[in-house]
Amino acid sequence: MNSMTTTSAVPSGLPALSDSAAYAQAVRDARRAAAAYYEGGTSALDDDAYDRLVRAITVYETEHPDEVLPDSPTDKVAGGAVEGDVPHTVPMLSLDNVFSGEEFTTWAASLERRIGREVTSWNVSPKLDGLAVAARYQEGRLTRLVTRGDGTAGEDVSHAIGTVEGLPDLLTEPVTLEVRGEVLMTAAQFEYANEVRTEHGGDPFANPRNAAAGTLRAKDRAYTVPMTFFGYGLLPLPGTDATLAAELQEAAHGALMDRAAAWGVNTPASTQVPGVVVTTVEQVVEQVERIAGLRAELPFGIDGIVVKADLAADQRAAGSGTRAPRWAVAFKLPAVEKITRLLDVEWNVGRTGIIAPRAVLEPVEIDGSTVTYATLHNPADITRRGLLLGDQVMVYKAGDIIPRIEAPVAHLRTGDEREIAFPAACPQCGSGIDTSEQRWRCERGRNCHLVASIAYAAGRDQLDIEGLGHTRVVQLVEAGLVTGLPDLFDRLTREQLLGLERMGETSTDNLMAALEAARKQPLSRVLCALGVRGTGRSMSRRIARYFATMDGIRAADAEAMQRVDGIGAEKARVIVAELAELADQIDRLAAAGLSMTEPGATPPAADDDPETPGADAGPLAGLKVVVTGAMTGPLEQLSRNQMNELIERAGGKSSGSVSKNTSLLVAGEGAGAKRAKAESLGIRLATPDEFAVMVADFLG
Ligand SMILES: NC(=O)c1ccc[n+]([C@@H]2O[C@H](COP(=O)([O-])OP(=O)(O)OC[C@H]3O[C@@H](n4cnc5c(N)ncnc54)[C@H](O)[C@@H]3O)[C@@H](O)[C@H]2O)c1
Ligand SMILES: [Zn+2]
Repeated sequence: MNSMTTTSAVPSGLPALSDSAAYAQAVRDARRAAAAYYEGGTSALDDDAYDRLVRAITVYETEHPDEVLPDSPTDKVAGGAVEGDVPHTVPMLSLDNVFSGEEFTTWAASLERRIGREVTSWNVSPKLDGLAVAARYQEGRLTRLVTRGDGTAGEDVSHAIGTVEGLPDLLTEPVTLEVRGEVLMTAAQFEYANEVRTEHGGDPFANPRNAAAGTLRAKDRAYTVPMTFFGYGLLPLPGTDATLAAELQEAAHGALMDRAAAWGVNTPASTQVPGVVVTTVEQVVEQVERIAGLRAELPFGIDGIVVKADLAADQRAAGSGTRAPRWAVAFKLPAVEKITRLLDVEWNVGRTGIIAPRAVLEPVEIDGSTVTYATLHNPADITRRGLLLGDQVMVYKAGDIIPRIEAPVAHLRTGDEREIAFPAACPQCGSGIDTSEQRWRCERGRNCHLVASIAYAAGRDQLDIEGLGHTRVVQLVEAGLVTGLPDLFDRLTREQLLGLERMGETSTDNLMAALEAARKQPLSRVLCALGVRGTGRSMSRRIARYFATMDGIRAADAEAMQRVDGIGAEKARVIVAELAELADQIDRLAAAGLSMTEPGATPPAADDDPETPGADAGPLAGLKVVVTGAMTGPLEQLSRNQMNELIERAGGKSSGSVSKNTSLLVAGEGAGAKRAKAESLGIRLATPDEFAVMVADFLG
């Protein structure tokens, strides 16, 4: 993540433009891309490729100043590719870029030289990845919405009033002024938009930015999809009263943002990455790194961090160029979206027999790592997106998330693309495929991938059967000794084990002892070992704690299942169906003496409501706890899963990520981003030792 401040965001591999013909072609390409980009179509270029092209154009123009074409994108807002007919009172400009701490320092020094004094107040805020709009308020009422356009005039998009969250129809005071800011789609809004759009027969949008641009400009759609607004500027309009106008022109940027929020306008202050004011260049760089570190977990896209001279006097002294102000700069982050080629689709059979497609890509570098595969959720997903082999596709990847294909860039097709073949039989075992659900599944279900499901059941976080690793499971399955999980407990004999290769007396006795120990594992782990689709470790724990007994779980219908935190209607249906499918196995496991109760949990009362689950007493009752860093002292030996089990035994809820709902962060050595985030949210922290004291009664 820190490499961000060195060079990773600098577009690499500049294509040098050899002559004026190549230069003219580059200008045409850039204009076409920018027109598509700003008008909500899909550009042929990803941002990296576009930025490289513009840099090459800039280099050529510096070397051949007499050849600069009038429609060159280099000195224009929006690359000169869009127009509008509603004039702006003050131009809406773009921003210059820096790519590293050093570049920023140089930029800051040149700003200070220009204004002849040191800048002592810097405003640092996220660079929201949407599109700029000006929202005009007359006496507190939103009357007009205008895009940035070419910077001098924009397009009227007032039809979108009422569909943009964070941009109220009515401010809390009857003021006349213009609010400027970014309209974007959050990840959830983007998903919803594409769902609705494909339902209405449209192509999916390539990405959230593209979706926001397309949606904002579209008139008379049969459906509305919400977007979100974040304000980053306030200025007077012709009707603004003199006192307010003077205030808007004199106030520091940070103070204006506070006013905007007080009037009811959404600003970054409502997010994990509020704008902050700092005094030195070093502090700016620190803030940039803090925001960059939170990027992958933000519910909306950012493509950089904007740094502004906070004081109005500094801004006035610096002035603006034709394309960008001189008092603000964008600190660009590495692109998280790249266009690359879809080479192949693989079909992998998972533990539960789900046959999932996976895209094989021409390797592409995104956000610091090489991406070769991307998820495709299911066959319907491929059909819906109209993907073809050989397509250029937009791939998204940030932080640790699994890369995904957003959409094909359909107009880059050459005609050589081919249909994606769907499997006719299970690629693992050759059985038929159940295609009745969106996610296809081998007809043999979890028995298709017996080795994987048994090895999973024996794993450390499930039944924790020492000595039953992958190789041994293969051996047992191949010898025909195990055809399902229960065989381990009610069929497999000491003699059979001794008859296997590389199984002496000692390893056999050890394995028998480990199987015996597994019988005492709590219900939550037995449930997890069954590999019920839609449940993993934490969901299994929640179900087991909620119902307390296997009988309770099996008696639950889909409605009862939904009372467990985190289970929606669809998941509940799948879990109930899975449990019915597993009935024989569960009966056999119970008969073989595996534990079918969850220690410390009490069954829910007959008319239990979801807010008051029966068992939640204990020192952590009502607390949401997150663990990060290395555990020490009495907790040293505990895996993360065991820590989560401990938290839940003590009445708390465990979670993997810090949010404003987190009650406590257990921060061990080496705690990084989660600790920083908890501190910035004012969340209570505990060291592993302090935490061990809190839950002492539940240890061991
Ligand atoms: N893929 C393509 O074909 C293509 C084409 C054209 C442009 N682009 C991309 O667009 C970018 C340049 O576009 P641009 O000039 O529209 O924008 P910019 O990236 O230069 O930044 C200026 C914009 O940042 C926005 N912004 C977000 N948060 C802000 C904040 N807190 N304060 C102030 N402004 C804020 C505003 O909308 C402002 O207009 C480049 O990254 C380029 O790669 C891509
Ligand atoms: Zn199969």
